[in-house]
Amino acid sequence: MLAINGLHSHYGLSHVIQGIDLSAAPGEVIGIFGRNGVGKTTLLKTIAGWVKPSEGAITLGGQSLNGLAPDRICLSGVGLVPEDRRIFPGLTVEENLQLGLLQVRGRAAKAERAAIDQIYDRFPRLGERRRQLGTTLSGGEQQMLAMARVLVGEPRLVLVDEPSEGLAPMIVAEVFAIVRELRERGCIVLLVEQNVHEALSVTDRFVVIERGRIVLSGDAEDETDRARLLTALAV
Ligand SMILES: Nc1ncnc2c1ncn2[C@@H]1O[C@H](COP(=O)(O)OP(=O)(O)OP(=O)(O)O)[C@@H](O)[C@H]1O
Repeated sequence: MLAINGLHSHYGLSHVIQGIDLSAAPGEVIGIFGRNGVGKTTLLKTIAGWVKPSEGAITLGGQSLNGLAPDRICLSGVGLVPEDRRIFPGLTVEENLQLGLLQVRGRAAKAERAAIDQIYDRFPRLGERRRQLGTTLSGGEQQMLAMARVLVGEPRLVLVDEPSEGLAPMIVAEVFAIVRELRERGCIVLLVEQNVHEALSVTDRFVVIERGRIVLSGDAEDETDRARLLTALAV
């Protein structure tokens, strides 16, 4: 269970996250929507520890993540797939995956080789390109690598920031298929996505953020809630 209560965070004097409450059960995918600059990325970064919360509580499975360094949060089973993907330059596909595993060493159940081979079974193109520099992959392949680098550590909570940005529809479908698989495995996924219609097909619930606060929340399956969402976003 993920529980976020009264969360605030700042960049210097700029108060970006202004009191967010959000909870999610294992196997739930929550869509996080809102216009540009409302704080969606900052919310994910605050959960992952990249931005320090200034107030509030974040717990995962009863364990407090508040104020922990990003590496400790990662060890607790939280994986962030950032918008810019952050493929490590100068490292091959396999080395990127090894680093993903290194971040959860001590928690990863499987031996390194088995964990990486399992990723290649799921992402054959990454297997074919294992010795290629990660930064030389296509945009879609880099998105897969960014997701695979998190999945290799078997996270309990995955934070995915605008995964479909700039990708062809076929790759977008693949990204959402991975989100569905995570849900089936009982992973919690927080999905920030501009592509609202596509995202709704994989989300259970959604929230809309405005100026760092949740202004609307609803059930992705509920027609009335969906209509409210589309009106709020004017899409
Ligand atoms: N490193 C930073 N330092 C200072 N201000 C920042 C920083 N990163 C983001 N901001 C500001 O914080 C606010 C929220 O940004 P954030 O990226 O979280 O929004 P977002 O909802 O994810 O938007 P987008 O869809 O454009 O990514 C914006 O006003 C942005 O300019």
